[in-house]
Amino acid sequence: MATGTVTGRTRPTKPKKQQRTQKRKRDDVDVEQLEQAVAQLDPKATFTSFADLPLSAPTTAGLKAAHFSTLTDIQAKAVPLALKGSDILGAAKTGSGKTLAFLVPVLENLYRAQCVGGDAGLGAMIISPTRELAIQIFEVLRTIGRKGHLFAAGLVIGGKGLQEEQDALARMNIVVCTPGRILQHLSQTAAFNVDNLRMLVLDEADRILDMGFKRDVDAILEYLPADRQTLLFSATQTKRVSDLARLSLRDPEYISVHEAASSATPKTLQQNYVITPLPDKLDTLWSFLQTSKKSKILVFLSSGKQVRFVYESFRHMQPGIPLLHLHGRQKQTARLDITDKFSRAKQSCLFATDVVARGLDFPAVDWVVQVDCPEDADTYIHRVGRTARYEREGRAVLFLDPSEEAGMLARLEQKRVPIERINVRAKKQSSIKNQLQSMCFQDPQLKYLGQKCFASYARSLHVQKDREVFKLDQYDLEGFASSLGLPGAPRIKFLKADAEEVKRRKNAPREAAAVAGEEDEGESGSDGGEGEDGAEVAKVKSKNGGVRTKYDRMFERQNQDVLADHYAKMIRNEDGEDKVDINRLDGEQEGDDDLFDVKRRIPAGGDDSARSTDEEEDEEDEAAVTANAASGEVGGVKTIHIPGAKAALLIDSKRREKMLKSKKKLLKLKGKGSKLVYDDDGNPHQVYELEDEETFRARGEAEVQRRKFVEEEGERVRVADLGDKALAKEKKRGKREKRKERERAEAEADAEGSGAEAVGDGGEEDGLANFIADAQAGSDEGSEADEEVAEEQPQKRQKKWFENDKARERTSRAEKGGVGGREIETFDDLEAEAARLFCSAFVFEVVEFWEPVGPPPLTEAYGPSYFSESEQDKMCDNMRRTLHQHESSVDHWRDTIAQGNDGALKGMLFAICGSKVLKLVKYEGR
Ligand SMILES: Nc1ncnc2c1ncn2[C@@H]1O[C@H](COP(=O)(O)OP(=O)(O)OP(=O)(O)O)[C@@H](O)[C@H]1O
Repeated sequence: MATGTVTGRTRPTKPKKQQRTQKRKRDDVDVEQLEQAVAQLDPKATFTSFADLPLSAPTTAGLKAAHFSTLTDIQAKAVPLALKGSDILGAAKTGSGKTLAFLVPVLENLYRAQCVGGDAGLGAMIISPTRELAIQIFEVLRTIGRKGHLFAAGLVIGGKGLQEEQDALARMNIVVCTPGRILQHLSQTAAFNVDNLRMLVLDEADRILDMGFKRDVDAILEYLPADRQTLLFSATQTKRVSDLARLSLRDPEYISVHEAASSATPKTLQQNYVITPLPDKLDTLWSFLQTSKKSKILVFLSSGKQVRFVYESFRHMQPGIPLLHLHGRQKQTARLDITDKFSRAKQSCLFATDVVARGLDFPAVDWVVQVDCPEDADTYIHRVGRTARYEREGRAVLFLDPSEEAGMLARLEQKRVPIERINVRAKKQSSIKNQLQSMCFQDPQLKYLGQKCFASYARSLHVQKDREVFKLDQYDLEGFASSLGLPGAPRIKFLKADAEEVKRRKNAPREAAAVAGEEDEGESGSDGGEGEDGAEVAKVKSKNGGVRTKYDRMFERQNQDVLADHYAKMIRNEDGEDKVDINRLDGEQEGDDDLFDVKRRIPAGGDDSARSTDEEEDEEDEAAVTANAASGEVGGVKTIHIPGAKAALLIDSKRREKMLKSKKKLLKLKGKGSKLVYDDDGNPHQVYELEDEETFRARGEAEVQRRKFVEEEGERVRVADLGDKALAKEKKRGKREKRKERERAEAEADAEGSGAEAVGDGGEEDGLANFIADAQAGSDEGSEADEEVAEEQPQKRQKKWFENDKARERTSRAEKGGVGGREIETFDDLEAEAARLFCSAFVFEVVEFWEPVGPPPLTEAYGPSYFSESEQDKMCDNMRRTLHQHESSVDHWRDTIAQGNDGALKGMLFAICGSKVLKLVKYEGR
């Protein structure tokens, strides 16, 4: 079988073509026999292995090569019926082999119909709700179809160029796809002909048929021929008559192999729950990870924002187990990379949304942890189904807030899910609240993630349908905010949205919101959709499902000067934007620092229709929970309608994206930072940490407090002063002793009559570092010489090795004319003086002066890392050596300096050192 994500069969070479023709002839014979065998097949008979079924040679070979021989229950029941052409609604526990239950009939039925090659057109369409699942199905198809089938099969899930897919689609016989993307092709790709479609398969059918995908699926069905075979599979199957009618099923066979089973979940799965109040959830999760470092763990959270926050914060704390995270707004390549990594990992923890809840077959997952309660029992079943697959063992644990316990347990019981309560061992439980608090304090980005995490969780609670499980007023949201490390619950409001609508939006394409720039946009996650499907559909459909016209685009463009909403919320309202009044969870009116302000520009004649669904959703994520303070209704629903607002936040063109990349524009978008107040120990604090006036007054009279403060501070200063003085005294004494020692040594040397080997102060071996320091001190005393010492011995000058009588004679001249009144008599003097000059503003002149000669640019020359330490030392040595070689011209230099001729000095130094002048300058600047 020729397969490819976007390409169909490659052009066969001649011998291959001949081989294929011969093969087709053989197949014709094979097909006839198979047709007879299938006609005689009793689908209700008992089958145990694939060998019992009338399958083609290529399929049999493919199954064998993949080591599939025994049929699973669902395969034994569904495959024979499907081979005979029945419509099927198949339901079986997670991990029970449903994929092969539809892939084998697809290959076989198309094979018998000889629906192969470009002329045959598309024979089968397999739709999956998520890209990851589509890829997985495609891989299984490839595995079992690779032994001799000639079908051209393709994967169409978006993320690739549309044109590439369009070209390949025209040649495909089997396509595995996601709803949004295939709909886009159905409406846009002229060469994509589905008139010959024989089989339609919906994997995770209940998900595909629910409201989230309703519009897409209905639209797809309109393109497909009514005369086709339809197979629906899921672990939690729909029986809704309305759905069946939508699909125009013909006398469907309902196969539910585990209907009579005592549980809806695999027997090998051990399921438990722990009661952990919302504010303790992350503590419990952390403690759990600490005790399960050697496991492969899949952790479900309710939204992408939850996932990001938990991932980022846990990563900082280094839990000792590799962490991964996956949610629907990540780029496709990242998603694939992560699924691949997690599949291959032996020990790892993947934080994920429901985007991986269904169908994914990660090998050997030890634990499924549901930190956030699933929206319903079906979602629970799919989530836990990621472990204990195909007769392997696995464990699942569900975290429940006390308020969720009764409701959720009742739901699970109805669905025959056996689950037992366990308690967390107190001694194993640790708290990370303080760590999170300090991390959020230090890292505003993490805090921002925390705020979004909070808002998105609150929103996910708000949109839950099942109020017996999710009782909004019973969650400790303030405690939850604090457990995330936030200083208080962010001020947010609910926009009215029913859960199904939210789901629908979830599956809306990401493109429309993508320019907003952040990958973490948008999912609430009680649904598995998360915009996982059909990235390109934005170009085809508008929000209301119709075709998006150029007028829609024009209209959207007119709002492009408005920021993505979460950026907009970080920017204060300065230019007359509308501002929504939002109430605080705790009833206080919001203040200026509220990150969750919703601000919008309202364009003249603005219209809701142009606003992207993702934006709406994000707005709800961030601006969700408005507790009606007046009525005391925590998390109560309040609708705030802002006319025209929906149109305002759309940014969805490349032009806009480019604009946002311009530095100038970005500057405008930058937040203004938050004001910090520093305490006495120099630690920064947020302004809101300051006490308010009432608390201040409660502590007593202001004047009394002031006096007390002054006294306390005075005392502190006095004590600190004593310490400082003692330290200074000690330092001075040390230096004095050093100086005396040096003098003694020199006196001895003089007495011995040598005088030739003494080196300058600081010692040659100390290199130029000392030299410069000496020069900066403006004295040829050692670098240690502090002011006091200098005062004691202001004119003291040591005799240098090249000092001679002639030089001594010049002293008076130098004293008169020397720069700064210092004598310049020796080479060292000169050297020191030159360096001193370099250390002053003069340095900059030199740099400017020589810049045309080709020195490094100023900024670079002054950059701290332009030269390495050793490079600098080497340069300084060179400089020193060069100066010494030119000792003969000391007189000239000294005179030059004495006359204050800076220009000449520059010239001289450059003549000696060339570009090293600049390097010296750089060295000085350090
Ligand atoms: N006949 C078989 N023999 C051996 N292994 C099988 C057989 N059929 C399926 N499997 C294996 O069982 C695992 C689960 O199969 P599959 O992913 O098809 O389950 P599923 O029922 O679709 O699960 P879910 O409901 O989670 O989507 C896979 O690893 C697959 O390779």
